Amino acid sequence: MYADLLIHSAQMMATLKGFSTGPACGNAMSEIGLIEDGAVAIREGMIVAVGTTAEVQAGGWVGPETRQISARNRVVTPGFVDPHTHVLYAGSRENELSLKIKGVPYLEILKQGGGILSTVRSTKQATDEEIKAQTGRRLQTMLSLGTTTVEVKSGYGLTTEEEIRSLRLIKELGSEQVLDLVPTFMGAHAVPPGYSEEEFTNYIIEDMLPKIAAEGLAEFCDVFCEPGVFSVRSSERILAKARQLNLKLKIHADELAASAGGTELAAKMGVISAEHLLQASDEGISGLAKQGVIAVLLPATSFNLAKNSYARARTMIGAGVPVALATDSNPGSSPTESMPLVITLACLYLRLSPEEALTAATINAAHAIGRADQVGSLEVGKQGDVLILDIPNLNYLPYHFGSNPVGVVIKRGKVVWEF
Ligand SMILES: N=CN[C@@H](CCC(=O)O)C(=O)O
Ligand SMILES: [Zn+2]
Repeated sequence: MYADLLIHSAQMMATLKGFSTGPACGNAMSEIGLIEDGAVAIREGMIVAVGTTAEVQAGGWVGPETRQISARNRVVTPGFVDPHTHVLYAGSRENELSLKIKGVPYLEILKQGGGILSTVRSTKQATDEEIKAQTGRRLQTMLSLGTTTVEVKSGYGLTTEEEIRSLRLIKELGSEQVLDLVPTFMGAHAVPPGYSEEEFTNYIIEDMLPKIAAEGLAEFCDVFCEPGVFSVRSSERILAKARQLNLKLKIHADELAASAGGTELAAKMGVISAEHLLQASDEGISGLAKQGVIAVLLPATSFNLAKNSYARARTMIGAGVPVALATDSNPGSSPTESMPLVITLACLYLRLSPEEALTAATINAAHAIGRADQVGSLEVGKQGDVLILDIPNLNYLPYHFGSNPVGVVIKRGKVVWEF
C-alpha cells in the first residue's frame, strides 16, 4: 500500500500534534510539534505517515505511483481553519467607509438601517445563483490564502424563510466547494425594522430555531450579544432553546460596549466558543478558563473598526483560556478572507508569538468548530489538509504581511491551489 502523495524535505514542518482531544492552553500553545527535514504521506485523502523525510521514506510508503513534492527551504503546516465567518452574502458596503473615517460608530450605522441590515437587503434581492457565485469567489480566495476548513454563519436573512435559504446555500456550497464548510445559525444577528428585541427573540425561539433544527441545517447557534442588539437575557433565552434542540453554542460577546456581561454568559452557558471579547472583564476571562470555553479572537475586525482596541489575548492565555483566531470575514467589520493577515495582526496587536498564532489558526480553531478529530494538525488518521508555505521559517509568516505566503494548498491529499 503506497501513498498517493509525499511532501518531503521541509525546512521545518509544524505538525501541531498532541492536541486532538483538547485545545492547547497556556504554554502549550507554543508547542507546535516541529520536525526538521519533515515529511508527510497521504493516501486516499488521509495522512498515513508523518516524520522526518528519512523516517517516512523508510516506512515503505513511497512507490512508483506516489506523487512527490519537495518542500525544500519551505515551511509545512496544517491547512488553516477559519472558525468564524459571515462569508455568505450578496453585495458589499464600501459606501460605509467614509462614515467610518468620519467616526460614525458601527452600531450607529446599524441603527440608521445600514450595516448588517443593508447586507440583509442586498442578500434578499439576490438570486441563489448570485449569492453562491459571490460567496464562491470569496471561498476560493480563502483557499488560495491557505484556509481549508471554514465555519459559515447565516444571519443576513432575519426571516425564517431567508435564514433557511442561507443555510441551504451554505450546505450546497459545502458539497460543491473544495473547502469543508461548517454551518452556524445566527438569526440573532440584528433586530430588523418592525420588531422589538423581545418580539424578534420570541420569533427566533418559537419559529426559526425549531424549523432549522428539524431540517438539520446547522451545527451551531450563535448570537450577537451586545447592548443595543441582543441583551444578555435575550441571548441566554436563544442559546438555551438552541441547546434543547441539540445545537452546539457560540456567542459574539463583549465586542463593543464595556464589559456588558456577554463573557460571563458564555461561561455560564458553557458554550464551545466565545468570540470578539474586546471588552471582557477579568471575572469573565477566568470564567472562560474554568469552563474550557475557547476564545475566538478577531484582530482583523479590531483593525478594520479602527478604534485601536484589541482583545486581551495575553491575559486570556495567562489565565489558561484556549485562544483561536478567525477572519470574521464579512462585508462590514472585516471585509477580508486572509488568515495570514489575521496571523500578522495577532502577533503585532494581540502579542501572540508566531507559534501561538499558528496553534490558534489551526488546532485550536478546529476545536472551536468541533472538527479537531479530523483537521488542524498533521497526524496519522487525520485529513490530508496541508500547506507548503513559501517562507524560510515561521517568523517570516507574520513578518512579511500583505502578500500571500502560501505556495501550495493540499486538501484531502489533492493539490488544489499552487502559486
Ligand atoms: N458583530 C456582528 N457581526 C459581524 C459583523 C457583520 C456585519 O457587519 O455585516 C461581526 O462579527 O463582526
Ligand atoms: Zn461575527
